[in-house]
Amino acid sequence: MDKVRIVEVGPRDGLQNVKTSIPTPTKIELIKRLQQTGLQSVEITSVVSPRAIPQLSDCTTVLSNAHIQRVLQNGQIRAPVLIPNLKGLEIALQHGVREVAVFVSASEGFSRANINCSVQEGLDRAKAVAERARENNLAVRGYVSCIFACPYDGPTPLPAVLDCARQLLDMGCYEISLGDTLGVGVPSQTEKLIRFLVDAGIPVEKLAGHFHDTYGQAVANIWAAYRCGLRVFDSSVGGLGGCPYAPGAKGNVATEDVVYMFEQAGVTTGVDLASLVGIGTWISEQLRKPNESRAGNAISAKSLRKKQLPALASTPGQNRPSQRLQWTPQSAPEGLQIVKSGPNVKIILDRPRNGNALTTTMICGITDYVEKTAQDPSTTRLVIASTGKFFCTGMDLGKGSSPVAQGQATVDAQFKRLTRLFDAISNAPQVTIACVQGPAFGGGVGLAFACDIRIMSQKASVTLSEVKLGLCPATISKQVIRELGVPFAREAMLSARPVFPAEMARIGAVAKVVDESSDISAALDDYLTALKQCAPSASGMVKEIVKLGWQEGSGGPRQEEGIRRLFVEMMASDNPEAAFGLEQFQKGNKRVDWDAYTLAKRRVHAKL
Ligand SMILES: CC(C)(COP(=O)([O-])OP(=O)([O-])OC[C@H]1O[C@@H](n2cnc3c(N)ncnc32)[C@H](O)[C@@H]1OP(=O)([O-])[O-])[C@@H](O)C(=O)NCCC(=O)NCCSC(=O)C[C@@](C)(O)CC(=O)[O-]
Repeated sequence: MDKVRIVEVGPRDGLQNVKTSIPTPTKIELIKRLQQTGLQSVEITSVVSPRAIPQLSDCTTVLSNAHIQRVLQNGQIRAPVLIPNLKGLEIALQHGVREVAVFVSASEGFSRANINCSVQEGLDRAKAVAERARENNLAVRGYVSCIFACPYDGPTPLPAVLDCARQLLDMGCYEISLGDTLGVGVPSQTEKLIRFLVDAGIPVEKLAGHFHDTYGQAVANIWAAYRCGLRVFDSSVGGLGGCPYAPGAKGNVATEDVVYMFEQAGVTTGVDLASLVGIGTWISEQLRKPNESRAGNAISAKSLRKKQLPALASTPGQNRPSQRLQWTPQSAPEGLQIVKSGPNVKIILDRPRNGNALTTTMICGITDYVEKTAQDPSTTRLVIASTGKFFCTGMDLGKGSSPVAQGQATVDAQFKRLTRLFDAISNAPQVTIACVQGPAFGGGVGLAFACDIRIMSQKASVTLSEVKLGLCPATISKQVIRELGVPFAREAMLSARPVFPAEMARIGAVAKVVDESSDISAALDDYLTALKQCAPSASGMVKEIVKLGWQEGSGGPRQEEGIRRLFVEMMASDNPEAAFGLEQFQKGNKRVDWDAYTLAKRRVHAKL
């Protein structure tokens, strides 16, 4: 399948043209959210004079922020910073920036208005920045603005664009972004310009498209450019942007519109459109401006209408139940709370002051409960949830309480305890669900991955942080590798980087990602309510059949034998679930409430 790369320019090109003042935390939050959507490139800011662009006067505060520093250091996404001169480059270097963008205009009038110099002087400045950046092993991207027309000089001659593109490539830019700054171009011009550049020797794979949407032509221009061979496009969430020196110019094409168009055409963007639409709505609200994304507005309106409809048959967790589940407290061993709702049990880690780090008592408490419940047919689902900011920060590392470096007997005991814990959850006959409301580390990730299913808040992340502590994710490795797959797990373990829900969603390691503004407990209730339609022993068989798949390998004799055994068991005349399920089907009931069935059976047992 063909794919394109999208360069999100909202935090820089978008915000620099917004009239309202934008608090720095909003900018950082915007970058954080965008980085979790699967975008591979997010332009962070521009190191410019505060007099020239007051909206980006906090650029060094943004770059110094701990989260942005992590983004810059871990190199998971490209995070370019726009640099006008050598002074800006020095600041970028001090902040650990790994990629810069330089810019020139193809027209004299715009160059003078924008950067107060001629086109050639602008190219010379860009060259000085690019050369110094290359000396420091930074990647350099180049922008050419006013590719079709200039507000001062009128139409831009094609050779002027070619000259800029050539010089930018010669100075070491790995890619040239062609900018229709005024948003006046139409697809026929786009095709003509690209053909001209390619015929003149500019490699098409070095070109990117940067289209503004003043005349509503941006998406059409992108499609035309795609048909000519371009595979990289700049865009801005919610269509943020404009240009102070190009009166009337609208913002960049909205990222949501570009993602929608490509994904509908079967071209992969790698971006989670639903998350992006949420960000477009959120940032437009923050800036008190209309959301300029047509696709974003349409998708938001549609999901709003859906929410207002009564609940229909659904995939788990998609509909609001008319009522939240009623959870009744059962017990509260140290550091835990255990609550029950029908056949569902929730084990809540409740040591929020220490990030729910797992003490010996907590490990034993969870293990004992899960092992005991394995024998209880009236409990069909087990949830692991948490209170507080963190889901679970892993093994207790506290002074005096940590089992690390405490002698052989302590090590052996801790090994047994942790192995028993993760095995007990993995082998539970019940459907197990981790409800991950916040970041998880080390053994906390083990808890989440020992479960069959994960529901995660967008605020959550999983970090296999052990190597940073001089440890390794030993006892949790079985579950982590099973759920993430070898290459992904290896990289996550070796980098100790946070893995965010969007990335997990892409590899199918999370069932549902809950928006930060939504209540994850309500989403869990929805999910459990939808699971009512799945028979409990049949779900247990599903778990066994999947286990045979990953444990015994595909097609081996033990897998074959296991499948046969389960088939015979399921088809047997004494399988009460199959008998009941078929009877209900033949009566026309296609929405069997298996929770009611389980609870009725429990009542019968209690009477006997
Ligand atoms: C979570 C952040 C980022 C918050 O970072 P922060 O927001 O800066 O907050 P903080 O560091 O001040 O933490 C808040 C409180 O939680 C405590 N805390 C937090 N974590 C733990 C912990 N594990 N054990 C004991 N206490 C912990 C921490 O000590 C503090 O308590 P206070 O000082 O206020 O009383 C930071 O605290 C941190 O990096 N914690 C360590 C997380 C980590 O790396 N966990 C992995 C543990 S090793 C492990 O699990 C091994 C295992 C099981 O996987 C091996 C195997 O597989 O066999």
